[in-house]
Amino acid sequence: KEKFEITKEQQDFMNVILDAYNRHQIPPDVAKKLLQEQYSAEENFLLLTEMATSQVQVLVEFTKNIPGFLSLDHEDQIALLKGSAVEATFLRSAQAFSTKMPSGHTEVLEERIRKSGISEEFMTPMFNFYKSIGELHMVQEEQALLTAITIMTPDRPYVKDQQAVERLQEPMLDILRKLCALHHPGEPQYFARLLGRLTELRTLNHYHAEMLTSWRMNDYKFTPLLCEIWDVQ
Ligand SMILES: O=C(NC1CCCCC1)[C@H](C1CCCCC1)n1c(-c2ccc(-c3nnn[nH]3)cc2)nc2ccccc21
Repeated sequence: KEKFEITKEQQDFMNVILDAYNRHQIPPDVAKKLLQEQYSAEENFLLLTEMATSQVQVLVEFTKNIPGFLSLDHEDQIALLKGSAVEATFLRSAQAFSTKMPSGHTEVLEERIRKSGISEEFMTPMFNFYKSIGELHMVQEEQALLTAITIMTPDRPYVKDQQAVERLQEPMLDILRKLCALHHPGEPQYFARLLGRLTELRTLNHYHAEMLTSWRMNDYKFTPLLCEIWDVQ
């Protein structure tokens, strides 16, 4: 078999992931809301916590559709969701930022985010990531697979059976490698660049706790689900 040829079972696997990814999309677009007007830090933080809460719920539903996930040890299932939730939020935010918009809208969106209440020091790493994701012009299959691969990362904290997670992540990496060759024939390095984004995503993970508490405002309100997932309050 040609090493780049996608087999029938890989195509079926990809369809399951893509169908789940499309079925579990975020409710109404946050970017549109932000383009309408500049909100206060408190309103923006509320918007973020609402969006992030619904995104976690969407993420759980999507993850349950990844073949093999539900047969993992239950505590490991939780560890994988907890370990990837923040990265999934930034990946989804990057995709929201990179969505094709009428000219000038992306600049307005960037301005709104810069003035949203997040402290300056996190703007550079965050926008560097958003722009590096945007430059990749990922097709939907790649976005769906990259999200599934991020969730199925064996070395998350508290994962007991890392081999079992590796066995689920490897087939997805193989499909992604073939998809990259298929959709980006002129860029042999494309697959490597895509995986490089996952490393950049982990660094945003490290910033996240500080980022959260750096919002210029006084009383922080989180939903119970975010307290669980973000280890806050
Ligand atoms: O709502 C959002 N993102 C949702 C997108 C869909 C999945 C769930 C998260 C936030 C906006 C909230 C309101 C103020 C402006 C930013 N957002 C962010 C963003 C900003 C700061 C943190 C953060 N994390 N910890 N402290 N701050 C996370 C995400 N990046 C975005 C890029 C494009 C569009 C929206 C974007």
